[in-house]
Amino acid sequence: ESIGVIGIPFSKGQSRAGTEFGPEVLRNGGIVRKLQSLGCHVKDHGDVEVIQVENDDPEEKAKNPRTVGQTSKSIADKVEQVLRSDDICIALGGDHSMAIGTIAGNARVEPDLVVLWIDAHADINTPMTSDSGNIHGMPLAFLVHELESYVPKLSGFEWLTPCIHAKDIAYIGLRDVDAGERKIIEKFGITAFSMQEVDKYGINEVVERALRAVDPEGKRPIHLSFDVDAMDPTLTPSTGTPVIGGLSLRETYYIAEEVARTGRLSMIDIAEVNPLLGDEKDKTLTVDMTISVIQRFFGNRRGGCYPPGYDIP
Ligand SMILES: N[C@@H](CCCCC(O)O)C(=O)O
Ligand SMILES: [Mn+2]
Ligand SMILES: [Mn+2]
Ligand SMILES: [Mn+2]
Repeated sequence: ESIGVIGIPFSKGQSRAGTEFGPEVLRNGGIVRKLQSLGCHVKDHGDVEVIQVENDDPEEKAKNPRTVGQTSKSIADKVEQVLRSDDICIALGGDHSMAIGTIAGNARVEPDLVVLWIDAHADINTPMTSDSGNIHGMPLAFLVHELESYVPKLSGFEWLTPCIHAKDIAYIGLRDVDAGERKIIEKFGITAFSMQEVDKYGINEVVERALRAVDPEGKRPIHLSFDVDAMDPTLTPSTGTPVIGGLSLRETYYIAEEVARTGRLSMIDIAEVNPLLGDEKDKTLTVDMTISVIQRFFGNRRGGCYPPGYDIP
């Protein structure tokens, strides 16, 4: 399959500078070359156009709404364009508000998609349930049909209509969920495996249940939105909202290997890498761990792999 890589150098969904350098450090870490060495056909489509709106005052407590909303439209247009030519898109972020645009864009090409949200956080606050006003804590709220009447139409979001249903989402890795988010998860029956369920059932059972919950017939395209803070902060320290007690490297590899095995991966978001946080060692570790996880989505199984058509001489 062909892979189209885009960069989303964006940070205005939250308040800590640095996620705008995520694409740069992941590219410098060799992500394109490493996927090509797996036998993948990879094209780097460059960065999306980030729109910076002046005097972007908060609306309903949501910060930078016009900048986030208009950039999200730019993201959606770019993702749609890439997915019309490539089989899979990898979006290198950028803060997690990027998912507003990536899911909206993917849904234009794959309307039947399901979303696996790998994150310490639920990222489904409405502007009213959010304590921070940071839109990186709200992306799913703008996308879910069932929340349409609970989410005001913010300036910059005129272009967006909800494109997924609550039953199409499955969370893995939750360990820092706000009250409003927990109520939404229960009210609309969103499939959610927190770290408690990961400990209770084991990652293999969690992944199997998550996939079965959103796609029992095993035929729908998968949009995987990976927030690097899903992993334990000892593995990915350079991120804006770290939470201890996260996924191990092996658990994260397992998720990636199982999603790869479905053969139905449509898009991956890589969110919340912030190279300005922590020291040089932290940054390098975060980039290396993230890239090693990405490779597991593309056939680099721990049991070994070889290029298509390879045989021993
Ligand atoms: N739930 C918090 C933290 C959100 C963290 C966002 C990250 O997961 O993308 C908030 O709404 O501010
Ligand atoms: Mn998170
Ligand atoms: Mn609707
Ligand atoms: Mn997130």
